[in-house]
Amino acid sequence: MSTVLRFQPALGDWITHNLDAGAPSAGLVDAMVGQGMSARAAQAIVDAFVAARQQGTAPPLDQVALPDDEPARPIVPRARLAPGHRIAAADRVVTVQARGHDPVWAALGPVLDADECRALIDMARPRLRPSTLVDPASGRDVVSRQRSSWGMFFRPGENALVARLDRRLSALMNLPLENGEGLQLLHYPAGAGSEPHHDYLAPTNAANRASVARSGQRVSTLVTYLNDVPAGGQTVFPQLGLAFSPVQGHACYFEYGDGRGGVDPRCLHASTPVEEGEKWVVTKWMRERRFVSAGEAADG
Ligand SMILES: O=C(O)CCC(=O)C(=O)O
Ligand SMILES: [Fe+2]
Repeated sequence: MSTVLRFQPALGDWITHNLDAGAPSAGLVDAMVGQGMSARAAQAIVDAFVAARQQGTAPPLDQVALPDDEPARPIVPRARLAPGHRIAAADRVVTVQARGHDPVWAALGPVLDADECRALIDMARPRLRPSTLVDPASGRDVVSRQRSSWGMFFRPGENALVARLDRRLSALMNLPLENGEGLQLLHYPAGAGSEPHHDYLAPTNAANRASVARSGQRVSTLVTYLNDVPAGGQTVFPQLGLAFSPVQGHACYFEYGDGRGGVDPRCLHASTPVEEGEKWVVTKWMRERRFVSAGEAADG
């Protein structure tokens, strides 16, 4: 049994507009509840719009079916990543090739096209520096002995391509655009890799503690491969028995933060050494709240 739940077409336009802009569905439900709608009705309407996007069908015009007997689905599902085989991510539909639930991970089909991959590499090349790590004791940046790669950061939205990708990846990762750190680009020459590490910030030094105080903990990561690596260069998760192959435009996604400062150490990962060719990746890290860089905080 289900009852028909009617809504104003203008509400549908508002939902479509916000989903296009990369707003997370949970935020839309919250806003509708804030306007006085029941959580169950708001969730059912937003779910119908999200499902239509994933299935490539037209969204409902002014009504959805509200099941009578079943309890409403939880407002915030455990995985941030949307369900289904195909995820609408702003200007692109991304295919889920494989996924796991505990912890949440996914192998995602083309996230970037070949032109976007090449453009990112070209923009990054003159700005690459030896990768640094925050020294756990001093909190200072030190050239890594662990990670024999080269890296650079784009500022959030620093040009049209980066802004478009920031929006796409925020929609895909289902968190607000402002929670995203600037894209990090890494280049691994032949023989380079990275040692097992966690992406969340350990509170072992003042810089990490200050960063977490400003923006909350990191909660999820998307590593997108910018080129095909003929051999080696996989992203491996030793505790999960997982290895992602670097294929141009495809991505490795994983979640480890509960949104309240808690983190899941099982998401330990590494890059195996590049055996043939070279490896280029771009990484998006998401925070619990709006990302405020140390520089922005210092500028007041
Ligand atoms: O290069 C990879 O495969 C992993 C990159 C990574 O772990 C990171 O950027 O934190
Ligand atoms: Fe990492």
